[in-house]
Amino acid sequence: MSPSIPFSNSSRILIPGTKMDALAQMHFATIDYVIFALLLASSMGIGLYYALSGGRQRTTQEFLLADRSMSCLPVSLSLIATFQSAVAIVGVPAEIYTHGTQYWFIGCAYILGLFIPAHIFIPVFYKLHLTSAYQYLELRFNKPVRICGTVTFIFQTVIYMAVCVYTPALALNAVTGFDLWGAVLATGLVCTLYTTLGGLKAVIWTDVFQTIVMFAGQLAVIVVGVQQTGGVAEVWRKVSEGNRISGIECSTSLHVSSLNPDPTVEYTFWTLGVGGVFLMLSLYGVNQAQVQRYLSAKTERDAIMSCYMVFPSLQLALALSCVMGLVMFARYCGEDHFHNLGVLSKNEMVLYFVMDMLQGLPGLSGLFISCLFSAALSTISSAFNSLATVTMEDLIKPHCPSMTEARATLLSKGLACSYGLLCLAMAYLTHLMSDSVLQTAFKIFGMVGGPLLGVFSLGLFFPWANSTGALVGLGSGLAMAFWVGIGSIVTSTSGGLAAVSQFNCTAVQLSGNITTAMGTALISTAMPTVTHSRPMGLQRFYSLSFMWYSALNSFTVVITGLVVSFLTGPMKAEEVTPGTLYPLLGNMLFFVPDKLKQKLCCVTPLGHGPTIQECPPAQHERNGQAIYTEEGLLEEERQSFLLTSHTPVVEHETAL
Ligand SMILES: CC(C)(CO)[C@@H](O)C(=O)NCCC(=O)O
Ligand code: NA
Repeated sequence: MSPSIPFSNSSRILIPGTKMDALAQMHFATIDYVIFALLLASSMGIGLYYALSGGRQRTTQEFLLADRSMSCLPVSLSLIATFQSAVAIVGVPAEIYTHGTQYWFIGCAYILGLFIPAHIFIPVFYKLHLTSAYQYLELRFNKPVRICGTVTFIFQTVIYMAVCVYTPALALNAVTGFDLWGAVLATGLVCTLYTTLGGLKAVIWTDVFQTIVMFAGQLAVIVVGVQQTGGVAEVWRKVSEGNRISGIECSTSLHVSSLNPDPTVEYTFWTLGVGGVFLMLSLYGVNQAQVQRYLSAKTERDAIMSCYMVFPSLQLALALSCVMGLVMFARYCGEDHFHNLGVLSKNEMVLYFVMDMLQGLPGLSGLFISCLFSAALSTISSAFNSLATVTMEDLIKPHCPSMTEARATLLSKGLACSYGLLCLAMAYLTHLMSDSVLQTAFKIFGMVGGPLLGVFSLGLFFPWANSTGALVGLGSGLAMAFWVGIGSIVTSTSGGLAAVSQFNCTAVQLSGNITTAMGTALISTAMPTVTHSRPMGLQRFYSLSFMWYSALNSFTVVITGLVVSFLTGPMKAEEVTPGTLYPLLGNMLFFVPDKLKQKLCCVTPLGHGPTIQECPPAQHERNGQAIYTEEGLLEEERQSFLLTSHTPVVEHETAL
């Protein structure tokens, strides 16, 4: 690796006579390599530290759950790091550049998307003292449901990881010409090493460090970008002239309005703000990587607090990405443009922008590359550790109950390591894909994470659901996901409306010094979508916005699950394991008289001690140990119950 390899890559679209050519001369200076090497070395250092300190990773409790001793600040930074990878850093600004700021509406989904996990999922999981989220499925349903859940999660995580490893490697290759597969290998190996050595403690503390580097890198690019574009006022003038600030009022026609109710439009308030809630729930509510972090918190309060604290950092991350997209727009889509980022793939835009901005500023390109790698490493390490956890807890331990702790820990390390190697192989698949990496990630979350969210919701909220219902439900949710997902790829309608707002920028471009050939090419790609007629029938179904995938697939699971449960005999009250239900229906029917409510939804496990259900006065007599009120257990009763009982308790007071 020589300190200054000229940027070269044959697969890149270079536009002759434009600034893109100049970018091709970009060099990565020694200082940039030093910064990048420091990032990798510090991450390794943290891994080594936790391998050699504390309990030295000799138990699975330490390796997989950080001894359940973490406080809320590191846990919350680690939570945001898990699903904020290089994919978001290069993907979100490109969406803002092409669609305008309406992407910001996803920030609205963060509110319910974090509040619901904090008050519904975390209390239930924490009180059950789980290690793997899929243990819940066995407690609530049976072992086959647990295994199907685990396998689905493994599938989701392995393909997501591939996208995460590949994205920053592509970036490094673009900036320095550093071999793509060399970078993939380096990321995978460093990450595998510190994850295998230091366990969850190392994963969480490297996440903290890497999150800070991630914010620093983005901030640096924005500051330099704003300065070079002529200051904040100038950037603002250009983006508002380019109609990139989409408010509800800004839109002239419903077709491009951010309130357009059409579910096939990629980004509207509804797809992002409402569909996004389900995406967030599948990630922050039931995804093993996150559940494991909640469980590693020392108290339930710390777990809930850490979930709340994700909100400001996630908003900051979103704001930084939005601003970066706007600065990109101001620079390349204003009247004095030199070239059009629109001809690049969405994955490449940010990289060209950064290379252009940071030219002649040694150190900053190193910082930005470190930012991308930080984001990626923190995601991949969480994935390795959570994969090792579920494979160990859900697939291996139940079959080898007599395994010693030392063997189990060694095996977990072996698993973390093998998943690392598997992900390198999977990265190759991403290489073959041409879609925007951000959309790919969202599709994975929706297609595989959505059905998982459905199974957990079915179990938590519906006492009648039985294990047959859960299995058939999960199966049909996945079938629905792949039907729509593959349908959208085959008919490739998803994203068809993207060019509508990009057309603004393209139109400006055409009046500039762009070659006629390219202008024609742009018109021919932009025009058909503008006059695009609404897809009909199945075609319309396939063009559903990928932001709705989580909602669609989780509802499919819940509805099929309930229908099948009622057909095969709904679960009896006494059969449901205490502590695995959340009285959502009872809370929602607060206006219904108790008698009726009992008829409607009180198939609840009353004989099993205080698993708090919304159930009615009848229980006062049935269970002498505890007194139920509309608000749940009386406080004294609760205290005395907690002292005497070993069954987990779901508190009514955590209701929405
Ligand atoms: C998942 C959200 C919306 C919230 O964490 C965001 O971080 C994101 O857009 N992630 C994209 C996937 C990724 O960065 O890998
Ligand atoms: Na990350």
